[in-house]
Amino acid sequence: MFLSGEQMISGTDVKDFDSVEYPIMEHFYTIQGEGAHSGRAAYFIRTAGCDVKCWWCDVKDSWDASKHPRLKTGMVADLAKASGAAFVVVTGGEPLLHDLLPLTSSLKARGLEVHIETSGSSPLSGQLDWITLSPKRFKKPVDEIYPYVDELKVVVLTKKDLTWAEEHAAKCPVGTRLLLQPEWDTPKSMPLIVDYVKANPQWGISLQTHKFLNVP
Ligand SMILES: C[S@@+](CC[C@H](N)C(=O)[O-])C[C@H]1O[C@@H](n2cnc3c(N)ncnc32)[C@H](O)[C@@H]1O
Ligand SMILES: Nc1nc2[nH]cc(C(=O)O)c2c(=O)[nH]1
Ligand code: SF4
Ligand SMILES: [Mg+2]
Repeated sequence: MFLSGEQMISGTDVKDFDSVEYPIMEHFYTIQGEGAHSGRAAYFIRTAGCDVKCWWCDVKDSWDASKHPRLKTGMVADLAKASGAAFVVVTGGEPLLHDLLPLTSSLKARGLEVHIETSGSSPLSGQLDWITLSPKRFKKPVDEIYPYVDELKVVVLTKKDLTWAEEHAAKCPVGTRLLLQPEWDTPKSMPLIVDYVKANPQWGISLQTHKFLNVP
């Protein structure tokens, strides 16, 4: 759980937050496909813009913020609430490129739980109930994020990613959910992960189940 500053939020602030705009590639109601909350219904908000640029990223269309419309927080938060979802996942792109206080506060004001998917490469902001850190060697996480991590989800292509995963696990709080996720187009990563988890049972496996379910 993370809260920007020592934020005291009044009714007036919430109205102001609702009119703040973000570049948003898409927002949709689906099933959380990855991680500890996999299988639960969730409303996804995908902000646009990413300066990390992993070569294997499965959502490269999100990188250029100028290609996507700027949407008002209040409108998106109303749709998230109306969907009936118990929680919202803020993802991207890299969502922490933006100050997430207005967006997350608008969601919290509607009684929604807020999760984030992030590489941690820019400073934390917003009101966040669940933080999934997926560190990338292309732009490393900022040090300040580690105490707030709930779930560490490392994408694995080769053996060296397992060493990278352990280096990050050592920086996260005791009790952090530790997950290895195969890179979707690298079938060789699967036996590697299976063997590693059997030998190191503090780790678990996260599969991109939405791709098997054929939902967004
Ligand atoms: C598209 S990213 C957006 C959020 C943020 N930029 C990040 O990287 O965490 C969402 C999640 O998908 C993972 N991901 C992206 N491309 C993938 C791929 N080809 N195979 C497996 N996981 C992938 C990321 O590591 C991250 O956990
Ligand atoms: N269904 C579904 N689950 C997801 N979990 C993390 C995703 C992401 O792109 O951040 C994602 C996504 O794109 N779709
Ligand atoms: S940080 Fe996330 S959105 Fe950006 S390129 Fe990497 S996986 Fe894609
Ligand atoms: Mg995705």
